[in-house]
Amino acid sequence: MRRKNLTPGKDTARQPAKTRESRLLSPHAAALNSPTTHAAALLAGKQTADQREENADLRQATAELRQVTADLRQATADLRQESADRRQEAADQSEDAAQAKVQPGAITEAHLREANERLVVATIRAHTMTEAAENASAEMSYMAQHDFLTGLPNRALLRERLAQSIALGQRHGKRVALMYLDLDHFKHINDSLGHAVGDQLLQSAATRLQACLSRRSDTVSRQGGDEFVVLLAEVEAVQDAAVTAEKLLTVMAAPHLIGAHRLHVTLSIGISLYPDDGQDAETMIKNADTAMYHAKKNGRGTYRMFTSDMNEHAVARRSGEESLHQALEQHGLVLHYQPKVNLQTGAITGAEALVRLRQGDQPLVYPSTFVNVAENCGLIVPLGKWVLSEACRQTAEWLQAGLDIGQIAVNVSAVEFHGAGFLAGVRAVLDDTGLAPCRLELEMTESGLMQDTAPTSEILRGLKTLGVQIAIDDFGTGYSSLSYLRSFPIDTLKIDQSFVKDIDDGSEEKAIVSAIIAMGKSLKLHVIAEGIETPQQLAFLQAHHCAEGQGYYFNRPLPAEKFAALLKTT
Ligand SMILES: Nc1nc2c(ncn2[C@@H]2O[C@@H]3COP(=O)(O)O[C@H]4[C@@H](O)[C@H](n5cnc6c(=O)[nH]c(N)nc65)O[C@@H]4COP(=O)(O)O[C@H]3[C@H]2O)c(=O)[nH]1
Repeated sequence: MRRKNLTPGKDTARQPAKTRESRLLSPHAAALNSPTTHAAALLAGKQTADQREENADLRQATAELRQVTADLRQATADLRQESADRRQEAADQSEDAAQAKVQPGAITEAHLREANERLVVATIRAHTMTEAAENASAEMSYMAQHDFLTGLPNRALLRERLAQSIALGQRHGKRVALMYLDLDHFKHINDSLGHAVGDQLLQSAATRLQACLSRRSDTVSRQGGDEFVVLLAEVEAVQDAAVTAEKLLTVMAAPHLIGAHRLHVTLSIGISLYPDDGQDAETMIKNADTAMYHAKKNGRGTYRMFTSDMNEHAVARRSGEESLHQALEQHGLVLHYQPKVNLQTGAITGAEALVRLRQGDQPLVYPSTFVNVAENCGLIVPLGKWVLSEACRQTAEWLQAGLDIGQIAVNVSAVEFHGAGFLAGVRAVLDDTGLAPCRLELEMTESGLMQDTAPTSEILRGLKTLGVQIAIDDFGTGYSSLSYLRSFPIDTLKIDQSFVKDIDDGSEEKAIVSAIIAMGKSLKLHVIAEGIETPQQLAFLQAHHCAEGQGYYFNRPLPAEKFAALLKTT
């Protein structure tokens, strides 16, 4: 299952006793209002100052109690001894018996009275302390079952309630529905507007979800990050779950007013049903998560009911994630380099670095099968870092060895580009490898750049200030408006290979390709054609003065050593 990383609050502050009590009286409501920090500290097992003080008081009271008990024991022993002495004295000296009886009796009574008073005080204190300890422990156990940020039941409590609902469903022959919810593009909001806004958005989302559910038996829980799970404990028909999902989608879509921000956020929902899609809590959660993944893939802002064929995809996806993890940890990634060629002279002007995954003796795995997976599970960030630093390192090495590779182009996924610290990461790689920034070109797709135009523009300007070149990959396939070409500092347009492929037999494609070349020229942009495979395609591009190209006609992507050998021969 995907996990996302959000930062909880900071350290706790000491709170007045009244606040603590009110939280204990109404833990649920209080948790919604209470500082997340206190809860976080409690959950982390830290003792707050209050608890430490209460525990110290409790220890003090216990010590006093022990002392009083010891005193009482001593007094009783003294009493026994004295009465034995008295009996002895009475037997031995009957004339002194009266005096012997009065003296010890008077001392014992005072002693006992004092001890008794101390015992009462200590008992009252111990009782008070025990109550406080019990309250603290109730609070701790509440915290252990609820989410500190939203006050909703957490993963553990949800699991417990789901298991109960399944048991009841089994007994009464009823359906149970489980909905896995994920806020679309939440990470982006969190990264761009900060964690405080992100936290408030999550609280707002939690409140809306809760308000949507009318039955007491229903549960809304927060799984962590931007993931929520809704449990509908009594569902008559499959359609009921769909109706609720639609209600949740509508309610969430209204703007969230967070400080000065008006935030629009949508949900992706996956639904699994008991007994149709799973007989136990674990399977139901897994299948709802899988269905949610499909909702995301199908455009987000929608819901999907689980179907059994989704499982095959899920297995492939999970094994893809595992392979990627392994590849990243065990040096299983490798770069191939495809030459870029000057179409008039045939000279190599640069190369595009393309990543592959190595799995033992098996054939290399191509990026079309794992880049998507990496984007969805967050591994694209470490993967992209590795690609960038390896490509820059290798290029610097070639240049030092006297091989003029020209420019190296590296693909950047939108997730990486919009992630925190991308610009700083590029700067650090250039510093570490010593590669001159003008040697590096970053390729982004149109749709990736258009995801959020204001931050995009800022990052692009930062890259330009560094001296890095920017290329639009797959140009012509992504975005309908061309106005961004004026506002973004772009250097190169790469004509998508689908247009180049059909040059041979499609007049429309010819028109598109020649139009892109002409537009690039008038905007003073560099134009490269991708996927050149035939002499006819090359001839058309040359006739229309396309400056550069790459494709199987010249070379397939090559391992580093083969690419170096090619450079040496040209
Ligand atoms: N049919 C045909 N194909 C040709 C020809 N010439 C080159 N190609 C292939 O076309 C793709 C060009 O890369 P792309 O458009 O950036 O498309 C890339 C790029 O979007 C992505 N990718 C590759 N490496 C990386 C990477 O390191 N990071 C990221 N984020 N994406 C990458 O995966 C896509 C596919 O990469 P590859 O499988 O290596 O596929 C490469 C290349 O091998 C040709 O003449 N005919």
